Amino acid sequence: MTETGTGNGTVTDTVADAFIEVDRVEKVFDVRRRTGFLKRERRQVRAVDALSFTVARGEMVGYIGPNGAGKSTTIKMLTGILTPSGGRLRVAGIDPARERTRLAHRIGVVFGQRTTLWWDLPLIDSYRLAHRMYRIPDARYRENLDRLVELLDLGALLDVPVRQLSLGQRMRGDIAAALLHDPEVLYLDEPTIGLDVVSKARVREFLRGLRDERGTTVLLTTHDLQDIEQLCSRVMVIDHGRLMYDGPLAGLHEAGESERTLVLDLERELPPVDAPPPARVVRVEGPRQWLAFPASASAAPLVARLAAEYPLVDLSVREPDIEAVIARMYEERASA
Ligand SMILES: Nc1ncnc2c1ncn2[C@@H]1O[C@H](COP(=O)(O)OP(=O)(O)OP(=O)(O)O)[C@@H](O)[C@H]1O
Repeated sequence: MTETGTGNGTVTDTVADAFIEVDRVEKVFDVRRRTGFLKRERRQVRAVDALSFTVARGEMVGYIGPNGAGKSTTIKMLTGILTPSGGRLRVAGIDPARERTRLAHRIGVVFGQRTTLWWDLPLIDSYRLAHRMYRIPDARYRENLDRLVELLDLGALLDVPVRQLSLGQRMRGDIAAALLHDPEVLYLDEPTIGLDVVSKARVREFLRGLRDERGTTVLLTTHDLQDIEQLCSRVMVIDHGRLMYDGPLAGLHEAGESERTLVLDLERELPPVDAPPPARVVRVEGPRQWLAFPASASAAPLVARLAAEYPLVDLSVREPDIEAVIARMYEERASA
């Protein structure tokens, strides 16, 4: 998976291409909890447990898992904010915890739920600050700023204080801030959370361009499986700090036998539609019907058949949520 065809494809090439290397990494937090007057209990939380993976240069990988699975802890270790309790970690050959500042020049980070922008200042001021902080050469700064402003449509927003931006505008602003210094790696933590459909599409389109045109290595954490579907050919699932799955999204759906939902709005109330198995009607409410079908299958033939036989007014396809996919994966394993 990490071989991208440099040289003659020897083992050495493969390792050199592993831009992010995580080898049996652990993170244990010491937690102290008050259990009574003057009484405290010490407990250890193993947030990341014997975690190993590599990401090749230019790969865009989805990193998913339920709440508390260890995703943020991993990203914090990859940026050098947290030091691992054990194991080995390298990003671009750098040990993040030891050389955090040197690494900072090569990585960009976007946290969907928090902004790195200056709240009360116009957007452009945060960029000017990044220009100085990262010591970006003037010509490169101008060139990158112009390109990002155009691609992310920020022109009209540069003089607006960040607190006045909508969530989608702020997110685009944050993405630009993370990319001004041309990082080779970008960590994105929930970049589409809370965004409307149009803003989501815009952010995804931009990220696709980043992957295709600039070859930036991206680790993407998200609860939205459509982010993964549209951007990543590979997905890693973490739970309880351990890697549960590493492969294509379709494989994850197969492993979890997950299902998508087709929501049909019919012209009028009708008995449950006759869907070709394994698709089946799971709910009927007035003229609206919900059908479940395997997530690894295309919706197109099912939609075409139903559209030919029934008076459809509207339809939409809903992705399974990550928690459900992972829960099914566990059930499968337990019963195997
Ligand atoms: N600083 C800390 N001190 C103690 N425990 C922590 C700390 N940071 C994280 N944890 C614990 O480690 C585990 C993993 O947390 P982490 O934030 O990495 O999960 P996550 O997958 O990013 O979750 P979410 O999707 O909710 O952001 C959780 O049990 C969490 O409570």
